[in-house]
Amino acid sequence: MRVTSHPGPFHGLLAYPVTPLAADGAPDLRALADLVAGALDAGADAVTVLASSGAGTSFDRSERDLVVRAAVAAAASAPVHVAVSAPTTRDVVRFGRDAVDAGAAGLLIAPFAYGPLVDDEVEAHVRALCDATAAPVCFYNKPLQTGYDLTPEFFARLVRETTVHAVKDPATLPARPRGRAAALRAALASSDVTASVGLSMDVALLDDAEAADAWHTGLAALAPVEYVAVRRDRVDGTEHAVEARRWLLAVATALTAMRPLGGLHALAELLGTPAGAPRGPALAATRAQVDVLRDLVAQRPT
Ligand SMILES: N[C@@H](CC=O)C(=O)O
Repeated sequence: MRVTSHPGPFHGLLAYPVTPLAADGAPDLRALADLVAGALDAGADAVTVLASSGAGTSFDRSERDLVVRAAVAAAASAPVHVAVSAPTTRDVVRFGRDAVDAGAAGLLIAPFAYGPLVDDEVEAHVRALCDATAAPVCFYNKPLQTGYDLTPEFFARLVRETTVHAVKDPATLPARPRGRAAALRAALASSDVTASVGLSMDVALLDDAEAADAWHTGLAALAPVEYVAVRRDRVDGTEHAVEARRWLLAVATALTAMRPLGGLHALAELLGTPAGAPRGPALAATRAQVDVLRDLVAQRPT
């Protein structure tokens, strides 16, 4: 039986599957469905497709629609979130409407363009998405990749004035190793609004990241049983999943030395899901990297 513990959208353990590719380069919808069902059956609270682990920006509109519909069907009634990031507001709005028509329970947006955006551009972009559907929206803050960094005050304003219900933020950055979740919560409290404060970055989550309403993770979609156990320990203050945490941490650490998509696709294959190589320009894992992952998979706790 699937157990969900989230009090609202974007809470709990949120798994981000890769989008497996078939030999002809098209999305392998059966393999994707297996990942989605596997994560939810293990106890993940929701899945998010077409984000960075799912290589969302590499698929055209019709491919995106197939991916979302396959994920929604595999999820049964569990929530499927869809990342709709694109470099134009027109496409973000189209992708958002398409996703909601296909059954998405929530939308994620990482505002980006060729060059870093400013607050006014981000605000118009996010508002356009929020106005286009009734689905709750999660702001995906990716400062290292997009050059735009969400301030806690601006986040609180978006929560107050739009359908933004959540943020996904890196658990740690060189410029702010800790304290981000607390800063976001403080800004929400001073605006008298609430939202899910979620963190990403597997190594930090599995080590000593601050408490967060949600963990957003690609690795959880590939090793959901272990990740669910570790998240449960963190929420309950227990230590039942010591071996699982140690193993996941070793895998997550190894992945940081690889190209992100190539590492996840290789790991998916080694764990039994045919994923193919990611679409270029993303590089596949090298043979030596696959060997590292194979050794780690062999050490998976039973
Ligand atoms: N980076 C991942 C999820 C975890 O952060 C993604 O966007 O798919």
